[in-house]
Amino acid sequence: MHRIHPFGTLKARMTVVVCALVFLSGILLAIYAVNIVERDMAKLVGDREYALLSSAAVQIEQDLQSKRALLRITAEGMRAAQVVRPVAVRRHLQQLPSLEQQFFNTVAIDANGVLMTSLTGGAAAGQATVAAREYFQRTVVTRKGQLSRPLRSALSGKPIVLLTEPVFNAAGTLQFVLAASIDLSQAEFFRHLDRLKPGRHGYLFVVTTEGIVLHHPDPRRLLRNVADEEGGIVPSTRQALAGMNGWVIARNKAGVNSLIGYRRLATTEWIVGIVYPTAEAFAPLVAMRQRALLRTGIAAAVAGLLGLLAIVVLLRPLETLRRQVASIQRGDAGIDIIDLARRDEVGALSRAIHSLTEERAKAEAESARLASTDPLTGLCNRRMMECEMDRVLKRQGRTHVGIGVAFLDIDHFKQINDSHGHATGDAVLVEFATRLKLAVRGTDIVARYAGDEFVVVFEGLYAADELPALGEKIVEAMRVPFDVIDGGLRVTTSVGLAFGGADSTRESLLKCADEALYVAKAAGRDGFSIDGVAAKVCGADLA
Ligand SMILES: Nc1nc2c(ncn2[C@@H]2O[C@H](COP(=O)(O)OP(=O)(O)OP(=O)(O)O)[C@@H](O)[C@H]2O)c(=O)[nH]1
Repeated sequence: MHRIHPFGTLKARMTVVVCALVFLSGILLAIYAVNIVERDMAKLVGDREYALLSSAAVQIEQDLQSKRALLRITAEGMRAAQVVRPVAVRRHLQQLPSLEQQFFNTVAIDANGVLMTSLTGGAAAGQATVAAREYFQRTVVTRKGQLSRPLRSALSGKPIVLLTEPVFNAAGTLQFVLAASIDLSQAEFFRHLDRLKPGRHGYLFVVTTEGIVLHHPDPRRLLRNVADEEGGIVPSTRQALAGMNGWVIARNKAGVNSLIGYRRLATTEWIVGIVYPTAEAFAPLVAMRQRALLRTGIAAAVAGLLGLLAIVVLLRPLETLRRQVASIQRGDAGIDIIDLARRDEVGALSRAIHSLTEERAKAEAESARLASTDPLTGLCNRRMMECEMDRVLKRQGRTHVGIGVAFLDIDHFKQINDSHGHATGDAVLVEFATRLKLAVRGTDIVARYAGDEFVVVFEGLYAADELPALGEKIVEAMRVPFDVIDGGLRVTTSVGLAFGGADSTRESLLKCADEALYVAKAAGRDGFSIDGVAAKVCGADLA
């Protein structure tokens, strides 16, 4: 029988398939669910950071507004008091401590752009000129307060922006311009931004809409245009400079994947930005994904194990059937051990195997019968007779009783065929066989040996002198005309008889009987002959 490799079994393959499917579907479902949650949570985190950015932007805006307002009120006061001369201007400014609190320095510049006075000293008044500076020119032209582009202070060397406010006389003539500077490296609103920095490596920054960096954790980047820096401008910043407000997930200049947000101030050409590395921003999400996948993996493994158990239990009847069939094949059990009552596929398979086995047994029995039987007369054929005779010889070797053999031939059978046809010949053969069987004991072996020749093996004879009666009976049985043609057909037979004992062989007995038949034929047929005279034993003596 074929040996089945443990991994080649249906059970093993089903287990692998079920486990793989359960595991795969579990993991895929988990990934799908985690992705949806992650997307929503990422949006939450992004929106939260953007809200933070917006509040920071509003705060800067308000701070700048209040600084502008302070400068405007100062200018108004100077106009009302008609403060014009540099000494008076300086004295007036010194009387306003809030200027010092709010600004790094405050200066007055005359209508020609020449420095009139500086609150904190620095370059000598009357010498420095800012006539070429764009913020001065814009103030003069627009006659309104302005916010300068970021620049490096000529007086202090610090990165600053300036708020300006023109002071007019009663006739509306420009007397001078107040310019108050904010030190970008020390500005309070930027310090506030630093306090809002997200995570360990996140930061906030401020650029102008032209791309000049106003505030950044890396002080070397101050006053530089992002477009001029190494690596150029990152796409998200380009979008922000073009007017985009919002957040994206992109790489920052250092190549770190980050949540990057931009918020443009409403009244100032500044953009507040935030960079929050995704590894930190979404750290809880990453942990959640790992936990979800791990737990799904464990759940899928447990489901796979349960699947394995279910398969083992469900396939147990199939395994039982396999064992039953194997033991039937080995001959350890009969076909009846198969359970035919199950009402499932295994039951159907059992019934199919059962009926196949029975059909096969019947077919084998039929072919065995055909192989051992003469199809015309239904008697044993020669082969069967020889087997049976060998068995009888073996048996009688143990019991020490004798065996008789009769060799028969229908007289002039050829003539019957020739005169009445082959079908009549066949009918004669059938009738002859029937009468022969009736003429002997039911336990005797009656066989059609060949053509019109028959053999009878008599088992359990005690002496050769029993043979004449047997021969006589057979010859007598054929004397009544055969009812195979109208008016009946006279059929006779010649019989040669032989007797054997413990040392006789099949060949020797058949040879003796055949020789006796020859004698019977020679004696004129329709009679029997026993090889030699009555008392003579063929082969060996019984004694
Ligand atoms: N109808 C029929 N004839 C058969 C069958 N088998 C053999 N025969 C014929 O039986 C005849 C046997 O003839 P023989 O034994 O040679 O001679 P016989 O005519 O019997 O003459 P004796 O034996 O000398 O009396 C042959 O003609 C065979 O063709 C069979 O199955 N059916």
